[in-house]
Amino acid sequence: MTVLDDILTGVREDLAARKALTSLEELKERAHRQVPAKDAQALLKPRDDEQRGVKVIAEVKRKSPSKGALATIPDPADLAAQYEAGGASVISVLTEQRRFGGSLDDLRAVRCAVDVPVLRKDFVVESYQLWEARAWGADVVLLIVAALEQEALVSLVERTRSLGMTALVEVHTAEEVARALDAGARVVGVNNRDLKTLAVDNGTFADLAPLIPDHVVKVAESGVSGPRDVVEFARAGADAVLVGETLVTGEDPRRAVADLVAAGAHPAVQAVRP
Ligand SMILES: O=C(O)c1ccccc1NCC(=O)[C@H](O)[C@H](O)COP(=O)(O)O
Repeated sequence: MTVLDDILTGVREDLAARKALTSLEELKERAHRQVPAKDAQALLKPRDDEQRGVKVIAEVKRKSPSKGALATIPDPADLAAQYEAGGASVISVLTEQRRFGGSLDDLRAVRCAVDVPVLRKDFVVESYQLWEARAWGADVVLLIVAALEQEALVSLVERTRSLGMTALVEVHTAEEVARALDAGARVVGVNNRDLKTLAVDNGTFADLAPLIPDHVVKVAESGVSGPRDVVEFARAGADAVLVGETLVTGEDPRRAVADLVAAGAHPAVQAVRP
């Protein structure tokens, strides 16, 4: 059994417990009471050249299967506000509880604290979780190709869109890129971390980015340890980077985000971006 399989087993059990507590009808009512989702796709790939710098998606991440405990984060809203003040374009909130220590309450707290779009980062296997995401205020949801059959992926991309949210469709191989594009993904995240082995190889983004058409937003996920990595991913064609561990383990999250944003916006970096 791979790490991803193990995570998905726990996710399905927890999902069954939540479904027993809250009906889909109730969730739908809550989702319809939310203000409309913000357009993250336009923010991550603006048409205006002056705003072309690589965008930063900053993650609220307490622990992980690869590293164990990272940070206690007693106040995720405060952390998210610091990320936003540093220039983050989107805040990612891990809501999976068992392996990442997150929750939907974290998502709601962050949603209330920032103006930028908020990503529900979880292991989505059913549309119920998309309704949950919208009901708790998410603007973006992660869909991991490796966790889904193609039919389910297509239907979840469509449902995400019909709820006004953006799907960040995550891939790790050339075959998964083809599946993501086939499912109509407009924002594709290349995870440099292999979710089956947890090995991180930053060359993965550079290998797969040429397979993703220009009109699709390209996000480099995992493996950013500082501004140099942002420059490398920018050169390989990234529109955005998704960063967790480096930000939650550093001393000054606002400053750390600002440094990454500055690296991605530097004129020398812009000049060599594809
Ligand atoms: O982070 C893990 O160990 C992990 C293990 C299994 C599935 C997913 C995992 N992480 C989710 C992510 O994709 C990262 O949180 C995200 O890309 C940020 O990565 P990093 O900057 O390396 O914390």
